Amino acid sequence: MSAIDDLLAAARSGLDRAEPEQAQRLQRDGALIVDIRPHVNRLEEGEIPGSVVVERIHLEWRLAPDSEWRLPEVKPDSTVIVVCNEGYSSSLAAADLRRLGLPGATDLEGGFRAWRSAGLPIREGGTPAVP
Ligand SMILES: O=S(=O)([O-])[S-]
Repeated sequence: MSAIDDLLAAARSGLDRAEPEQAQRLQRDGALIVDIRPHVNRLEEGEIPGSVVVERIHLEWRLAPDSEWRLPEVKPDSTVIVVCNEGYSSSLAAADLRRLGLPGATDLEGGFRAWRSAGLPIREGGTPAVP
């Protein structure tokens, strides 16, 4: 196993990852879906309705419950589902968020592309990231 495989396995060992339909149910129950994909992917492939776009470089500051720059909707008990293209970098990001005091952080298994393959709703892409 490579170092990144080890890192990914360690990150996922602490996550209760959500499959697409489950993520949709969690969203209906109030979970926040956070899209960290690059703009070009979102523009070309679309986005999950109701998701919030956060640049990967800003993620920890926008989501850590004790950060003065956090999104107002983020609380220590929030359920947050991080979404990337295929569900790799989102696992690392979600593990970071858990370490920062967000135990309800997880990620979307298979990423946006699994959501799309499941036939779930998609909105037009290219939404500006939260500042
Ligand atoms: O976006 S990705 O990390 O799944 S390639």
